Amino acid sequence: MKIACIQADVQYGNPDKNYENIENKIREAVNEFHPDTIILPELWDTAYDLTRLDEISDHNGDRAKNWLSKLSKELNINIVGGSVAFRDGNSVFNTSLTYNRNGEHIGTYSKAHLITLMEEEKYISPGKNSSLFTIEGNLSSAAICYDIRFPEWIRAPFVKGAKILFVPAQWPIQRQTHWRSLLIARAIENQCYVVACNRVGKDPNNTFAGQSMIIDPWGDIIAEASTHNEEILMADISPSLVDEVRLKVPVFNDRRTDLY
Ligand SMILES: O=C(O)CCC(=O)C(=O)O
Repeated sequence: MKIACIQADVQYGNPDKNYENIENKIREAVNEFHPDTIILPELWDTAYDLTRLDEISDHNGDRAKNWLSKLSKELNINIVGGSVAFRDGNSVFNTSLTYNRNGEHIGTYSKAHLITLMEEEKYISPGKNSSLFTIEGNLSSAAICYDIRFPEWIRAPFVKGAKILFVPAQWPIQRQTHWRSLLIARAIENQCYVVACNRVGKDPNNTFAGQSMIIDPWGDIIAEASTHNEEILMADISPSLVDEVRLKVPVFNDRRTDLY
């Protein structure tokens, strides 16, 4: 499966501009690289303009849903839609929506761990369910940015057989070494592919780290983007390698489920 990460800058609080930019980048990726699956960054519609979410969040995610469905069908690709500011009644969630090549909605995940360091919990409500969906026959899961610091949360879908972890993010540059190490650790311990798509650029509070990565189930980085530039990061992944690694080092069989 050919995967493309759209490492992009995101305009602060400007969904119209972001829809236009991201759609152009998706079309460019498809024309140039013919990927099977595309992943976008976290909150690519609004960025972290949290104080204006009343005004700019997406009611029932309708705008994102219609756009993702139409685009994935027209371009014949799967899209892990990063995440958007999804309004449900009086609450806003940081939600990832995934669509398949037929334009069908196949996965929803709302960020469970909100980053108090960036006051996310004051404006966004936490999700309660981990995610498990199937892309091109491969059981997959999504986690959003700060979630990767919580290995016990990431683990749950992998115990159920997931093979790929998709991670949309807006990870700041001052903790870039954590980004890299945490993603590699999640790949090694879950013996899975990790496909992590970060943004670049700045907002009023942060500069972001880029360095989107695709890591194989052995923990080797097979593709890595730069820190500052917009980029389409590509890699060809073969989920059968997950089975090989799990056979070689049978971590899942050796878990002490009697103890924890
Ligand atoms: O955990 C971190 O250091 C960064 C996480 C983050 O920026 C986020 O969840 O948006």
